Amino acid sequence: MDYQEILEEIQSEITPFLRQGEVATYIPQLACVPITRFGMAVRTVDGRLFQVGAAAEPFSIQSISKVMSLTLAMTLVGDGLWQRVGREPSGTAFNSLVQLEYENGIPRNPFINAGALVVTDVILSRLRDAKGTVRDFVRELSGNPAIDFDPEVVRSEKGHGHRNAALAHFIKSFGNLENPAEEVLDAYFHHCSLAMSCADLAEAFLYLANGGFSPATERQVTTPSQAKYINSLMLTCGVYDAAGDFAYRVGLPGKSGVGGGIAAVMPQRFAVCVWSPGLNPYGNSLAGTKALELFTTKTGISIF
Ligand SMILES: NC(=O)CC[C@H](N)C(=O)O
Repeated sequence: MDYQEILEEIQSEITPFLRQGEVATYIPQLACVPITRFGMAVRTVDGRLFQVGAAAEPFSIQSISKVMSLTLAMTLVGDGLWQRVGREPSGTAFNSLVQLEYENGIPRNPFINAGALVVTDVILSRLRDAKGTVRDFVRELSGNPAIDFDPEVVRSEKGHGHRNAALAHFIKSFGNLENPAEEVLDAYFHHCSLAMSCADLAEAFLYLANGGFSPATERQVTTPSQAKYINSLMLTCGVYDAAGDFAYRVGLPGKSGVGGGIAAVMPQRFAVCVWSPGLNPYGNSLAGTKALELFTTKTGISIF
């Protein structure tokens, strides 16, 4: 069976799972998306694109943007980044505050909110326009110049972002933010609000399947080692405290967002993105995780 047939099988088998999750409501704008939306796209290293369902429909990428922010921060400051953020799974929710106090404001990893706020601060200190640079970076990586922030989502996050504000100020109190907390939050919310489709994200993530070389940009975005580092971090930290279950079932490094997207990577082979807005209790797409599990099971391809 080729990838297209497999995607079509998954689309028909996924229906019972679509309503089992819950759409994120703590960012009210995300709750407006119908729970039955489903799309999936696979982009291969050898240049093929397969898609099914709403794979061309833009959605809020939310924490998937943490991969792009981390990539930029790694290329800007290299290993210095690890003075300010760790590389261990947190075992706590993506927006948890508990570890920060006894770990002195050093977030466990770059993919929980606390870690992404520090990464955003690193970018802000080094770029004249951090928001615009991240947006231009994803436009370039996906080959889609129409990608933009969703101002409604930014407003919705700002209006309800008390927990993120608490995290930013708490980190600042330990001296681990260089910029004002409000500026870091503004950039962070913008990055989360980027609207992209599964096809955009599968294309954008291809450099991670390809030793750091992005076909859309025809350039080496990261070194092969940096691509390995980012994939390793996605495997251990990309879906928060569901990392063990996700690795067991899917067997690929991946990054989720509360908009219901999950982007995952099979090194040397493909990048895949799935979107279904209903979330499991860990904040990862419930049907999206199932669809990825079906994909690696049906193809027999995973990193394990
Ligand atoms: N897991 C996520 O996608 C979280 C991102 C969301 N913008 C937040 O800060 O809470």
